[in-house]
Amino acid sequence: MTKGRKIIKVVIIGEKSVGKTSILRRYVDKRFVTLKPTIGVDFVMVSENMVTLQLWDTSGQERFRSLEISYYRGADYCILVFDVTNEKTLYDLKLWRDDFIEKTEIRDPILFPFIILGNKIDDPNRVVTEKAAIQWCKDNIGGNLTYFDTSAKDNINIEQVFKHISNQCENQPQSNEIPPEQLISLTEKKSNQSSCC
Ligand SMILES: Nc1nc2c(ncn2[C@@H]2O[C@H](COP(=O)(O)OP(=O)(O)OP(=O)(O)O)[C@@H](O)[C@H]2O)c(=O)[nH]1
Repeated sequence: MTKGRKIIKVVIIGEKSVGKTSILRRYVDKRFVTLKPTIGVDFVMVSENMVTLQLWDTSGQERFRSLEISYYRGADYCILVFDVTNEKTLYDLKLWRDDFIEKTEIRDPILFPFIILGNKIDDPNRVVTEKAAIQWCKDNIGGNLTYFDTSAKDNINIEQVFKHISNQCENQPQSNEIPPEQLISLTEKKSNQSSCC
């Protein structure tokens, strides 16, 4: 029975090797495997209650950047991933976000839901703390953001990211309501706030 089921397009972007494909594979296949770099674009469909998530994975490598317009088009959510062991991958998120907004021609970027993932928190070489990442995102990205620390390797917060998206989409009927500006981390999060669909 598919009546009432919403299909939500989610794109996952960020620098190469930050763990985008590993996060998706962890969520979809429930395992962590060694992966080859993504070639171009790939997508999977996953059902979460009354929502079907269409998850689009892309390569962080420069030579595939021209594919992005069709990949981004019609996105309901954008997941921006960085690697907590590599500060530059956090700073590059601003470029990824600006590029996404430009290519999708989003009318009001402040309202568009971005989810930031600080991945590889299992790695002892972590250099970006959760607090620092949230502050940097507040100062440099702003708008409708949610932050999660994640590890695809140790399966930390991966399921929660996608549950967060599907819960928001289930709980909110399609509307033009203006959501409150926000930036919340998983640990700070107290209730469903955010916008979508
Ligand atoms: N320690 C640790 N390593 C990870 C984690 N997630 C991914 N990796 C490793 O990081 C490397 C890159 O992972 P990918 O998932 O291929 O990264 P990607 O962002 O999809 O890379 P591109 O396809 O090149 O854009 C691999 O060696 C993974 O095993 C994690 O949570 N912890």
